[in-house]
Amino acid sequence: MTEQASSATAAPAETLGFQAEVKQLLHLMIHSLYSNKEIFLRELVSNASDACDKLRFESIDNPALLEGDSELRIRIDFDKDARTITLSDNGIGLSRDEAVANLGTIARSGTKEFFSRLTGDKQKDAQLIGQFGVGFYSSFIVADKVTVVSRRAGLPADQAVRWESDGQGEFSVAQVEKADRGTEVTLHLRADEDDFLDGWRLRSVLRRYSDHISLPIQMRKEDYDAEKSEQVRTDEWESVNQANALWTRSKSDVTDEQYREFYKHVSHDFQDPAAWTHNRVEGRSEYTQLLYIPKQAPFDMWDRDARRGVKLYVKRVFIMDDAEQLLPSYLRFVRGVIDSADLPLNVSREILQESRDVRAIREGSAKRILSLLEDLAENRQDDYAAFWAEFGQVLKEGTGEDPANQERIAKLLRFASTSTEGGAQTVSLADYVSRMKEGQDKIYYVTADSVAAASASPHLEIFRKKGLEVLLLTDRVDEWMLSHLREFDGKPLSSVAKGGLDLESLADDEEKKRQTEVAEQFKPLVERLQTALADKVKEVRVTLRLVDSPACVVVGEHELSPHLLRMLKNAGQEAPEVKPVLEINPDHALVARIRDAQDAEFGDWANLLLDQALLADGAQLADPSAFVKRVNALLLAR
Ligand SMILES: Nc1ncnc2c1ncn2[C@@H]1O[C@H](COP(=O)(O)OP(=O)(O)OP(=O)(O)O)[C@@H](O)[C@H]1O
Repeated sequence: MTEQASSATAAPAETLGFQAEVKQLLHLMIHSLYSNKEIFLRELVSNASDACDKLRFESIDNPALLEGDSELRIRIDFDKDARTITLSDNGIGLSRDEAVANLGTIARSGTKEFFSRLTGDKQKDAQLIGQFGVGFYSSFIVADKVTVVSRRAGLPADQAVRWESDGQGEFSVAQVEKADRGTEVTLHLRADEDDFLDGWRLRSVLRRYSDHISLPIQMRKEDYDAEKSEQVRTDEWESVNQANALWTRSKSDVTDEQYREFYKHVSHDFQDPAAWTHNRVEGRSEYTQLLYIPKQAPFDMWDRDARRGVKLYVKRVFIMDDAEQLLPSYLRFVRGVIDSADLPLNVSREILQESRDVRAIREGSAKRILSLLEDLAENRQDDYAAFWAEFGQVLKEGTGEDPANQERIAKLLRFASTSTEGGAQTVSLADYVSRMKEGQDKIYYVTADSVAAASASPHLEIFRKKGLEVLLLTDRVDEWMLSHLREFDGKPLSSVAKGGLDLESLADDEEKKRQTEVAEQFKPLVERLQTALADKVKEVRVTLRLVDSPACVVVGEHELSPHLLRMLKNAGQEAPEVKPVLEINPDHALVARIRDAQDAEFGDWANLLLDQALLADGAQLADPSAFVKRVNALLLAR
């Protein structure tokens, strides 16, 4: 090796324990990822490449960090006798404290969620671990001891650190000397891993997993020694990869396999991406984008502190991870790289927020992703369905966040409806419109906490009877979406639970006549109910929208829906009191029974009717025990 890691310790080694989660992760990984063990190389190369990117970035402000050595590279070598593989980089390196913090703990959002989802089933857990990301710890799949010697750029040679662990429960750290900055990771292979001690094998793994890395990955050149009749390593280093940034290559020079591996590098995801888009944009603003849609949502997608955004490069120099300003928030699941030719190298997160170039990139990227999704929706419907299941709720936020693209986003939405089985979200608004009945001019929906509650809503009865489709909206984001998305294709979206339900255009003359008749006929009952429930309802009226239920509650066209009010209350927010309108079904036997009720019983009947309408609407009663008492009294009175 060229790096000389001296073992002369300036201070005695200190032994520290891994954080409990690390121990658990290590154990799981060794047992679950064994069949995929060569990935350790990809993870270590990925870390080394990140470390070089960080150094290059920090050296923009502080060129002294380069210590006269600006040719950043990653080297891999092995020692057959010692049975070790060593991977070294001349990147940013680690200080002692960084080594302790980064190689002894997992400090990432989503960790709790990850551990709670483990099942004990090896295959499922392996997938989860892959999704969570294993990074450095994957070394222990093939090694029973790992030694890291590292010196942070800028620190003196005697302030390097040696970190060592057998991956059981503890690690040691000691201060050592290291002439060159950067990190050297040595894996002491487990007993049966000798096949990695082979130049050909290592090269083939590196080509498969790490060809997209933009720095040279070097191994020692091998020559054929005729005397020994075997390949022998020389002291000359040669690159085993193309070593140019993948996104700068032209599309035709990049294979799908390389795109996929690059995705794994930037996203820390183990799985292949669902789709990607790679473009060079020229014009007022010049940049290259390589953006990916993952297959699966990360553990922390709903976490406020989650990593989001893409990697930002400026003229091929890495600037920052997770640049969230480069994409609108409703596309926060997108991963990838944006390389700008216009931004200054010293760009900060604050500048990103203000910059016009960034705005142009954000708009351009949103358009690209929407095109990619449109393409999936049209040409790879199964993949789109899988995308929707993972990210549909996030995409819905776009209806409010990105008014300029609202129409495009609306076309990408998928819903459950009264014509789909089991609440599957498969109906597009265009599908709905194509199935609208003659005379129907609105897109009807119902909101509720669950598909079961939505499809049992009494409001749907008349729609079923008339064969009209209703969208069942049960995601938390739906109410918010509805406050922005008012129409599609010129057809207003209309809640079936709101008053003034205008089914007139669909009613035949007979129905219209009957509506007037029953209103007249039931006037006395309506007035009686109105008096009995004066402080609880806004109004009582007769409706023909019900078939099986005796009554239902509705709210005014412009009032907040009861479902939204409940969500606000549950979230601890102020919610206005909205009195509902009680609508009664003139054809129901219970309504007929109440009509005949004596004054003494009438109050109980009226309240019962209202309470059960509220319950059917998914509400919680203000006084449930009074409801039970009333039911019992009326049952016994018979
Ligand atoms: N070669 C290296 N040079 C400098 N720092 C490193 C190196 N390898 C690892 N690190 C540090 O250790 C941290 C932990 O690495 P690890 O691979 O476990 O996780 P990660 O790369 O942050 O994320 P992931 O687990 O998703 O890959 C890194 O974030 C980095 O700070």
